[in-house]
Amino acid sequence: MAAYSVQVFNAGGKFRVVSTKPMPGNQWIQALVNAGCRVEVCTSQKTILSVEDILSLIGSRCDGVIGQLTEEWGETLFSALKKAGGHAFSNMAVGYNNVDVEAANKHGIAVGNTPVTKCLSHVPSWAESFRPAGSSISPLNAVLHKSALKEAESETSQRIEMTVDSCNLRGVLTETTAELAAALTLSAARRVVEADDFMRAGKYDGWLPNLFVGNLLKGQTVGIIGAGRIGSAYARMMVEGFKMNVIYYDLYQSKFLENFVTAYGNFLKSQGETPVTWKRASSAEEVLREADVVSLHPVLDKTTYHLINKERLSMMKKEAVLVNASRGPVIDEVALVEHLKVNPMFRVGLDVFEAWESQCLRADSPTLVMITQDEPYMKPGLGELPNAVVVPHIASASKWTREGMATLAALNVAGKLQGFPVWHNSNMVLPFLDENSPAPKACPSIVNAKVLGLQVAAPVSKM
Ligand SMILES: NC(=O)c1ccc[n+]([C@@H]2O[C@H](COP(=O)([O-])OP(=O)(O)OC[C@H]3O[C@@H](n4cnc5c(N)ncnc54)[C@H](O)[C@@H]3O)[C@@H](O)[C@H]2O)c1
Ligand SMILES: O=C(O)[C@H](O)CO
Repeated sequence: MAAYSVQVFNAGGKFRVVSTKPMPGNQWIQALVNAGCRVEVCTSQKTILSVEDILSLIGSRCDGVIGQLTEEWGETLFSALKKAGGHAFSNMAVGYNNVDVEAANKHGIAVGNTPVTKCLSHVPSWAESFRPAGSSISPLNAVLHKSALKEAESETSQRIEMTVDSCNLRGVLTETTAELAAALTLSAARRVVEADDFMRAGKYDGWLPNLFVGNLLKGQTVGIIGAGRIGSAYARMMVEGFKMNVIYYDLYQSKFLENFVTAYGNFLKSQGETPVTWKRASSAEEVLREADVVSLHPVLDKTTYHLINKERLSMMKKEAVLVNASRGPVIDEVALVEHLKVNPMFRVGLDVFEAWESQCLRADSPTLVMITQDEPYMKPGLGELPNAVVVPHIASASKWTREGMATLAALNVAGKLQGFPVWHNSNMVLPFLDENSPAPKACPSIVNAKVLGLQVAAPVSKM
């Protein structure tokens, strides 16, 4: 096993915590140091660490690890962590398809993730007109049905796509990822990258009526598959920004999204403009047939693996735009390359890429196990196609989000090591990111808390 160089913080700390990568900001290191941890950050230049590399980092004594979505966190690593005395792990990602949670359960190791949400800091001016006369209720809440707020807060709702408290819309969603999906949508629809290449190649010799003609978004239909936190945020951006109509498919109803579009449609109507509309589709196929733009935001599991395949691509409009900022294997990339070749007016924007090797599907698990070596590879031909915009998995790459993810991952591990309970709502994690006041004494987001029987913290903002 290779021995790697590590940077050590708080050498005398009582718990040994390893981070497999340096992460942005300092708040996360401080959080671990404050919790009495000795922090060892792997400084290897190797981008993706193998299981053997990580075994070497865990060594014979390790209390907790912060890992990355590129790593295979399965039986081998969890049993090694357990053997080394560890009981806390956190992915620095909201998606955890690279983690075999059942293996972690078996070894009693808590698995954290980082659903970073950002407070909506402004009320859109259009919402002001909906504030009931004499009421102090926030205008946004006034336009959203109370039932939607209740649903979002409900314990029984397994998929809470917004974070609210009883009187304020607490800001929602994973805006950073949704913004990149919107950027990919625009880049693909308006051929921004092709046009940029053309300029840089010195090919522009004057305006022409047919030069890089693309698609207008306004008034078109945007389709969302997976209308959770990110899917709903993206939908709102496309509705408010481009007056697009929404069709969505999710296993669950998104009342919040529906009410938002209805309210915005009413506002447009009151201004004499054409209202936007929404529709909940009964299948992914319905979305694919009807939408001009389709953006994929589901989790990756057995139900979404190769959700977009040859057959479903053929159902889409010939000039549609397809965006994927979820996980690569949601699309059969070989089928996509063929489709792009045959349909030059069909465009894609991709932040994530499919596995180079075949996936390991475990029959008895609801999750895919070991989806890690999917990037940096692209399927043959994809990189040469002008109708594909490709970026290297940067959807969450804003400073605020990446620093927040690092802090949440650290607090998941630090909280577990200190014996703290888990936070009552993993969608409301902003109190953990406030640099000016101490973080709540809880683990922000532990995905296997229930199975491990971990105690849940009371729903107060500071403890
Ligand atoms: N590209 C990036 O950098 C990046 C960043 C963040 C998240 N992600 C990916 O995006 C995913 C979604 O993140 P989120 O925070 O919005 O999660 P979320 O849990 O809030 O939303 C996922 C939604 O997918 C829905 N879903 C599950 N199975 C489905 C199916 N078969 N068909 C349709 N919908 C289905 C769920 O009901 C849920 O509403 C993550 O799991 C992660 O893989 C990628
Ligand atoms: O799942 C996540 O959080 C992302 O893919 C990281 O950007």
